[in-house]
Amino acid sequence: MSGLWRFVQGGGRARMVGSVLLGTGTVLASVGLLAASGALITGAALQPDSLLVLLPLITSVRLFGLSRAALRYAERLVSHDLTFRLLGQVRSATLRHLTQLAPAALVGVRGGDLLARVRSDVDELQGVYLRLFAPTLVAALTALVTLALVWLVAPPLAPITAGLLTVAGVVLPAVAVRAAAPAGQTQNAARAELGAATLEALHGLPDLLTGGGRPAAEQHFAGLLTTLEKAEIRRTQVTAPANVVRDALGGLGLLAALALVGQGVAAGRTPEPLLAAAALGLLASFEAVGNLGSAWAAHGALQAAARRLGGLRALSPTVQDPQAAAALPLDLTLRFEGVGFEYPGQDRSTLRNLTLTLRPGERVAVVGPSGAGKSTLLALALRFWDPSNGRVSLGNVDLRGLQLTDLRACFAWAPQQAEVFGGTLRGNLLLGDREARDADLTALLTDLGLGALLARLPGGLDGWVGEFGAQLSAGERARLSVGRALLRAAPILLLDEPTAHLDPANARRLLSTVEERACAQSVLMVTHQPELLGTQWRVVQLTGHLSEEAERT
Ligand SMILES: Nc1ncnc2c1ncn2[C@@H]1O[C@H](COP(=O)(O)OP(=O)(O)OP(=O)(O)O)[C@@H](O)[C@H]1O
Repeated sequence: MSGLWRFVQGGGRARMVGSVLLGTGTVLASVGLLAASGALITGAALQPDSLLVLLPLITSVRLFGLSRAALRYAERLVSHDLTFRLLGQVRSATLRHLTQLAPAALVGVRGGDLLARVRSDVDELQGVYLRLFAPTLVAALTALVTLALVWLVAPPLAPITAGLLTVAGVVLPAVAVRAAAPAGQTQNAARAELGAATLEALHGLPDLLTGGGRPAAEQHFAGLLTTLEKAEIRRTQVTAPANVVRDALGGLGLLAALALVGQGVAAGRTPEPLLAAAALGLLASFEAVGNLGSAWAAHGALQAAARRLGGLRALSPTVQDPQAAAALPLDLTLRFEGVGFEYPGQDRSTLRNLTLTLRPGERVAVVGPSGAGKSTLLALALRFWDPSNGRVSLGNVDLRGLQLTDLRACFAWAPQQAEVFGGTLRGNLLLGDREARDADLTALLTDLGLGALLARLPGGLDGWVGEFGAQLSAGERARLSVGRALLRAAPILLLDEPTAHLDPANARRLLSTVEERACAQSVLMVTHQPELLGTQWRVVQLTGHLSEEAERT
């Protein structure tokens, strides 16, 4: 409960009070409308000619009818405004946190699961106020006003009403929470797994269709859908009886009112129109309180969503901004000094006592066996991780002392898995430089050997490259990623195996484009093809733990 309450804080106390008062006003207007209508019908039947009796009742019916609509409208405005504010706050806080976690702290989180947390769990939580807290607060206020009115009109009816309202407003929700919690949690978990499995299946669809994985995947999906269906049925099995009990309690209230107020009418102590007014008014007030049963049946699913989002919030970034950041130095020499590093949970070092210097304007190629830690080296430069020993510095300032945005502005990076976004060629390139003109983009693509792609793609620069660049070859994706990094024109260029998917001619062409276009930049490149490099490159061998100048082959 307290876990959910924090999701409604921050929406503004005035808005919350306003929405609860307006909601209570709406319910009381409904109660008043039904009570006045009952009284009017009775009055009209018993004293059809008495304007003194009928006129105030007719006015009341009109007043309650009109005010109910106006109050409902105002309540919806305020409560939805509050809900969307809360939703916006939760969503932006989650996305802000994700940005701090990416990429290193998110390595162990499944993409689809992440998507489910950001989308469905956050969406689910918009119901915390609207479906849970607002109806509960409105029901509590309505119950108090109902009890006060009942006590005024027919005191003997008050304890019975209090008992019935307690069952409807306390016992019924408590039972619904217990009964529906497992179904809600299962539903939430199955929905998240379905999201994750769908995304992964879409990614690996060709593999699933051609390899033997299809039957297992289909079975997994069928199992998830059955679980979801069963959970939905179980939740309905709770909400349906809760609604029946709500109606039965309302009916009991009505009967009690007829019996007890009826005694007063029979004894001549109570005016006749009050009998129908009390009975119908009581029935209407149960509408608000009785709905809490089905409202609280959603508690389990809401709590599961809150827990999953809390789990994401509990992840800590691998690196933080310093308390007091140093100014970015003018000298941008990148140094690895006695650097050791092991990934969390691993007992072996990926890098040990690594020393390497990249001076401004220098070109350094890092070579070494697969798994030697070459990409890790670039990740340390970008400060996705901090070294376990030694230090990485820019111009003698430890990277840990620099603001992350300042530090990362010094680098342009083309990762090993070229990131190509579902969009156009232009859109992908402009991520490197928003101001770049079409002529520059065309020249760059031509230099990178992508002129044929530009000509082939319908729309040229406006050509759609497919989801994650699916319409491009691996070599084209790699060159597009390098092109974007070149456009960024940051002082230090980090390239991770940019030629891995290229034939020797295209690989040489890419390297000479890098050499020409990045003539004023330092370049640190990971490669398995040192034989393609010209004499301006210094080649460093990463042999497991130690770096050394490599013999040029
Ligand atoms: N996020 C991670 N968590 C745990 N271990 C990791 C992580 N990333 C990489 N590793 C491990 O660290 C080691 C070095 O990985 P890295 O990607 O730096 O190697 P590499 O030299 O670039 O290899 P390749 O030439 O195959 O690309 C590998 O054994 C890898 O399994």
